[in-house]
Amino acid sequence: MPAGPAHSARTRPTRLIVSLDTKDRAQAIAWRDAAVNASKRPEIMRPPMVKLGLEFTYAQGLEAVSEVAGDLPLFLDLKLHDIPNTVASAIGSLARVRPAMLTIHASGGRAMIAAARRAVDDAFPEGARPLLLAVTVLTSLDAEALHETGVESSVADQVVRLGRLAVSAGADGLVCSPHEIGLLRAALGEEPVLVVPGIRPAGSAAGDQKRIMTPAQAHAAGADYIVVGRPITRAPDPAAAAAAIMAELLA
Ligand SMILES: O=c1ccn([C@@H]2O[C@H](COP(=O)(O)O)[C@@H](O)[C@H]2O)c(=O)[nH]1
Repeated sequence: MPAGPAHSARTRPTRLIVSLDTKDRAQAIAWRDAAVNASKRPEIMRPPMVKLGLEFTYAQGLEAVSEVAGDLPLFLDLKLHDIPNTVASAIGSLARVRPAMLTIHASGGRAMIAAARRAVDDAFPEGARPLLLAVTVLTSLDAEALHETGVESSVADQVVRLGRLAVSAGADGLVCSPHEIGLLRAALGEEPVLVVPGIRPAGSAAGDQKRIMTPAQAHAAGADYIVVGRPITRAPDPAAAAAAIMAELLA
C-alpha cells in the first residue's frame, strides 16, 4: 500500500481516493463508475479508491456502503470519537464492511486510539486488517478556528503533536492537510501512511476547506493518498475531472 522507504517526497506514488459524499445510492454508484472509467484511460491504468463517510452511511446504512464500494478498496471515513470502549465496539460492528481504511479522531486521546487499534486487530482476520487512520486537525480549520477551540498552538504544531500521539498509540497513518506532510515526515519518518484531503485543482472553489493545495502540489509534497470530493462530484463531467486529477499524480 504505502510507498517503501526508498521513495523521496517527489517520487512517492500518490493514489486518488474519490469521496462519494451524497445521501443517494444511485448517485454514489454513478460517481464511482465515472472514477473507474477515468482510471481505465491508457495513460492512467491505476484504479481509484472510494471513500464513504457520515453523509452516505447515515442515509443508507452499511449494506449500501458495501454495495457502492463493490470490488474497489473502501475508505470508510466515519471519524470515530468517543470513549475507548464505545469506539472499540463500533469498530467491531464495522468489520462486515471490510474497509481498507477507517478513521478515528486523534484528539480522542491515547487510550481511545490504543483501544481502536486493539479492536482492529481483533475484529479483522489476518490479511484483511484495515489501516487505522487518525484525523489530526480537520482541513476546514485555520489558525483562528483552531484557537477558538482552546488550542493555543499553531495548526502545524497541533498536527505534529496529534500525529506523534496517534502513531505512538497504534495508528497506521494520519489524515492531515497537504501543508503538514513535510513536518509529519520529519517528525515521524516514512512509515505512517499520510492521507490528505483539502485538495483543490487550480481554479476550483475552496468551499469550506482552509488548508488546501492542488493534486500536483500534494503529490510533490509526498502524500500517499489524496482525497477529492466536490472537485470531481460537482464537476460538469466527473470522469474528466477525475482523469485530470489522476494525470496530475503521474508526474
Ligand atoms: O480533515 C479532513 C478530514 C476529512 N475530510 C473529508 O474529505 C472529503 C473532502 O471533500 P471535498 O469535497 O474534496 O472537500 C470530505 O468527505 C471530508 O469529510 C476533510 O475534508 N478534511
